[in-house]
Amino acid sequence: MPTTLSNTVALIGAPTDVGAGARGASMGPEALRVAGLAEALQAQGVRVLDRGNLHGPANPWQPAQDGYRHLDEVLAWNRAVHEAVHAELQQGHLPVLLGGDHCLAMGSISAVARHCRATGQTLRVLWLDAHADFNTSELTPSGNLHGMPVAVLCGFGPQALTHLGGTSPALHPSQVRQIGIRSVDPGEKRFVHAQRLEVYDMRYIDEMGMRHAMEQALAGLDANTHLHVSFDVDFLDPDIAPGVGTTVPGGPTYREAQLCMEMIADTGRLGSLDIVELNPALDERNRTARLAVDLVESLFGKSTLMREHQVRRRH
Ligand SMILES: NC(=[NH2+])NCCC[C@H](N)C(=O)O
Ligand SMILES: [Mn+2]
Ligand SMILES: [Mn+2]
Repeated sequence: MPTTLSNTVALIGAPTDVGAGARGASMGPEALRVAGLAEALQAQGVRVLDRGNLHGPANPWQPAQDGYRHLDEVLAWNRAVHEAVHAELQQGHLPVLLGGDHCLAMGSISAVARHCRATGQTLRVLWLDAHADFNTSELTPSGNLHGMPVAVLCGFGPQALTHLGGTSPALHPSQVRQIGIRSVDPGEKRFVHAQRLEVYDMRYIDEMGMRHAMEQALAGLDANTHLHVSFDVDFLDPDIAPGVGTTVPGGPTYREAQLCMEMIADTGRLGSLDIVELNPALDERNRTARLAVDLVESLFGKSTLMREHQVRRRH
């Protein structure tokens, strides 16, 4: 039983931190390569094409203007990401975006949405994160665009960004499931509620367990579903994953994160992935990058026993 929609993965590096509040996520792609991402995927029987890194403007490190920091630079990087991700999907490959900060999900997910519209597939997005990333220029406390990608993808934001993949919004809020959330700004909280985002926050995971949360988040997938996973490394508890710019205590443990990845693999519907917000400048001897690689192996089907055996056991 295949674990993913394509057996060929294309690694696309986007070395920038233009959307973040701390410098250093620009070093994420290289840290993931050094931690053995390609080799780990190959060990799962995947063909890996490393496309190298995209190019874009430097981080000007300026204060926010009209509620956004670095809007022009964020737009330039996301245009590059959009085209690169879309080109891989058209070739039947599974794009893995190596961030970079989480603003880059605007480019990658808009490309996936455009591809799904053209092929008639249903898109479901799993947003693994400590944050909802659902701010707008009116709601944001920071102006950092990595706190806004979900809102932009749902059509709330500057037109240049909301129209990256065409004139209609990339996503309807009902296509998104957020997991691991534990930090939402006050105005953002009201907006999450108003748009009825489906959020499995840490309290839900504490009370119901990761297994139940994932069963809910993955409910309704079928043979026509393209599953996109947007993995913000700050999803993980900072005790095990210190190498991120915006740590929030109280995240999923190693075991909970593994189960989350394994249950996604079991669906067999993974079609694209972002690995974002890894910040090597804040890491300890690349341990967070190695943990991310370890989890991505599970996402691509690594398991202790034969997967068929485990799937049967769960039912
Ligand atoms: N992708 C992230 N790490 N996002 C953090 C966002 C933090 C905060 N909510 C903000 O908007 O500034
Ligand atoms: Mn986050
Ligand atoms: Mn995020």
